Amino acid sequence: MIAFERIALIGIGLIGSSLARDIRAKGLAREIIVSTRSPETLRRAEELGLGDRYTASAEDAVRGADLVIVSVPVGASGAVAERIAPNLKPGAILTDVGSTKASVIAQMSPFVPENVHFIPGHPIAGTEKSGPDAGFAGLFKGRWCILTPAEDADPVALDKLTQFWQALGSRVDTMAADHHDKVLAIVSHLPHIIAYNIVGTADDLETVTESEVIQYSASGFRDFTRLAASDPTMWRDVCLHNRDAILEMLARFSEDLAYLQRAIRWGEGDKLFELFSRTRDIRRSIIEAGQDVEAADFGRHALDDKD
Ligand SMILES: NC(=O)C1=CN([C@@H]2O[C@H](COP(=O)(O)OP(=O)(O)OC[C@H]3O[C@@H](n4cnc5c(N)ncnc54)[C@H](O)[C@@H]3O)[C@@H](O)[C@H]2O)C=CC1
Ligand SMILES: O=C(O)C(=O)Cc1ccc(O)cc1
Repeated sequence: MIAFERIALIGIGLIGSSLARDIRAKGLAREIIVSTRSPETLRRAEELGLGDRYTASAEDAVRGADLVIVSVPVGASGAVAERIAPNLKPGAILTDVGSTKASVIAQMSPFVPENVHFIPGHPIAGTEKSGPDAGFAGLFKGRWCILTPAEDADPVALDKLTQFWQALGSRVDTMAADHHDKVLAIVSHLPHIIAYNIVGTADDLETVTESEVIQYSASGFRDFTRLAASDPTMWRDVCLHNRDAILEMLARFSEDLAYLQRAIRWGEGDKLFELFSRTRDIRRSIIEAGQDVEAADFGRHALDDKD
């Protein structure tokens, strides 16, 4: 099914290259144009055969494209929009995949011509890896993609973009950008910040050697190290560009941590037990809702063992 004649991918890291692989595998475009800033990444994308044409010039890449997908760190969205805006085709759909939405909209919107349909997006799918080698076909299958269109967005363009993500196997939801940023602050941004923090704390401990951290990190800590291995540029940008929602959630988190700290100090086992039971139920409902494919398998075994 050819959905678009020409798709331009600006940024060809984990997300851009996964899109390229899926678009190719599913035949969603007659032509894929790949553009990225760094010459080495562009060369690697070509070696991997991710597109039909390659250019270091984002402004050249978008010429004549019916769909333009910007997959760069959120802090670079405005600069990319400024460069590509003059060459966007009238009637084209412009979208992105950034982990924060209000800031991306604020950065890109001023440059988007009136005759281009700008519909921001965010696939809730990824890994801790980055770069074109890290991407893979099927990344978006069974995952949510959140679109945050303006209230007056063109329904036909919105429908076309929805169908595009559905063709990649995603479930699509739409919501206001501010709401997206609050939800993602708690379910994605805070977990990464907590992971960066705990791994940093372990690294700073004078009484625990680095080799002990490596040797004994078989369980809980290991899960945090995966998240804490995520791309520093990407996560610096997420923190700086979803500042208010993250700070609000961090304040709530700190209050709840103080409650936990107090319960431990005063030996209030009932409070600890109540919280740990409530959180276990949340994990079970996530698995039952089929939200976590790999963890669901693992979780089912883990729960079977216990029950
Ligand atoms: N990594 C993940 O799991 C997920 C990431 N995202 C979002 O997708 C976007 C891309 O992330 P990844 O593909 O993981 O990153 P990546 O680091 O794998 O790739 C980033 C791409 O952007 C290009 N780039 C970097 N700085 C640039 C700049 N200043 N100007 C122009 N191009 C630049 C790089 O050359 C590369 O092609 C980010 O906005 C991120 O928030 C969304 C969902 C999941
Ligand atoms: O690797 C993980 O566990 C992730 O959480 C991936 C991820 C990172 C950023 C996003 O905006 C969406 C998904």
